[in-house]
Amino acid sequence: MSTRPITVCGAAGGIGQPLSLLLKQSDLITDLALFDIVNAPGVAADLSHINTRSTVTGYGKDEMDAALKDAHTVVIPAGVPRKPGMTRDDLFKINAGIIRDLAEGVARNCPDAFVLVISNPVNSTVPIVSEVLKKYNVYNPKKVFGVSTLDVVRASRFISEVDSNINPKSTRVTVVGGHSGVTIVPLLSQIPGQKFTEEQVKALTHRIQYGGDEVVKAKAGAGSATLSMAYAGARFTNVVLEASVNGKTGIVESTYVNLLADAESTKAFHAKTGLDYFAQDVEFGPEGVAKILPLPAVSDHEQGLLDEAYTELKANIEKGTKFITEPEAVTKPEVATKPEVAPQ
Ligand SMILES: NC(=O)C1=CN([C@@H]2O[C@H](COP(=O)(O)OP(=O)(O)OC[C@H]3O[C@@H](n4cnc5c(N)ncnc54)[C@H](O)[C@@H]3O)[C@@H](O)[C@H]2O)C=CC1
Ligand SMILES: O=C([O-])CC(=O)C(=O)O
Repeated sequence: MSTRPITVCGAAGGIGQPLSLLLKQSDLITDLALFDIVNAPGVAADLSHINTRSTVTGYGKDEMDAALKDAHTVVIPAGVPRKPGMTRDDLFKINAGIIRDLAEGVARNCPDAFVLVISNPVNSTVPIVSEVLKKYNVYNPKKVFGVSTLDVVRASRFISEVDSNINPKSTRVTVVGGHSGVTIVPLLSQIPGQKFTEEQVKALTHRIQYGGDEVVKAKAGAGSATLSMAYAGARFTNVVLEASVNGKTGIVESTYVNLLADAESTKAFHAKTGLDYFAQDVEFGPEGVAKILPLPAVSDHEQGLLDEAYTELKANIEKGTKFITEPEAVTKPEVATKPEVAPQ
């Protein structure tokens, strides 16, 4: 039986700990490597007593290479979270460098791994990972993902609060665009049989777009979503593993990817929008992205949201890309983005 080592980077953090706990439940994982610059050995010792199949090992701050060696999948919730009043883009200053260094570790130690990026701002951190892997000539766009699953999870839950006939567990909402404010575009028109009023659609869309702010505000300076994110991160990791290890076909989940992962299907969209990355429903296969599903016919309201998302996304993508390709350009504050914090 081949081994399926999974490495969690940032494993001792608010997301990292519950995510590692949930991953410890998986029978598809043989080795769980927990890397963090603080406390990883303690978290690993604790989780290692749980009676499931995987072994758990902790790696400290000077042990990134050992933690990543030959990983099958790398999940990255490393970096700082928001405080009230901050945008996800405000995290770029600190998190961009953390993600670059981790991506270099991936390139050196597990160039063939699936890379699942949770750290914000996802719209920019995914291009950073891609550009680093390109530099090392090991980039496979089918295997690098921005984890936008929390938007999907929130959408399912929030719609069930408006219509009690909806089962939030079995009703999946397609959420496209990116993972911040106006770039999060839930396609509520695609939910079979939905009968939301125009007002409900507007309110639900706003809540899904700014769900992260709800948690940041409620935690009042103690961070952002961790437990719901761990749930979403484990759900997405399981999708990747079910398809790549178990050979399960036909699994569809929304995720933020480079459109080159399925250049043929996305050619027209890329030509129209000029975007290189976009969150969209993806069908998974043994090598990661099997197919990027086409954008469905959307409502006029959704088209308006998409048009707004494209502009913002383009700036976020450019900022992440240039951080690697033209680092001196990104240190200047010229790449302006709209304030993401929900209007009060
Ligand atoms: N994609 C999404 O939907 C979501 C993303 N996030 C993002 O996830 C990230 C982590 O959030 P939390 O877990 O709440 O933060 P946290 O501060 O609780 O944990 C982050 C962990 O990363 C570690 N870390 C920092 N630099 C590192 C490095 N170079 N290598 C390895 N580990 C390192 C820290 O020691 C800490 O344990 C944030 O950027 C946050 O914005 C949060 C919620 C949802
Ligand atoms: O809001 C944040 O900063 C964390 C996040 O990405 C989310 O909860 O969706």
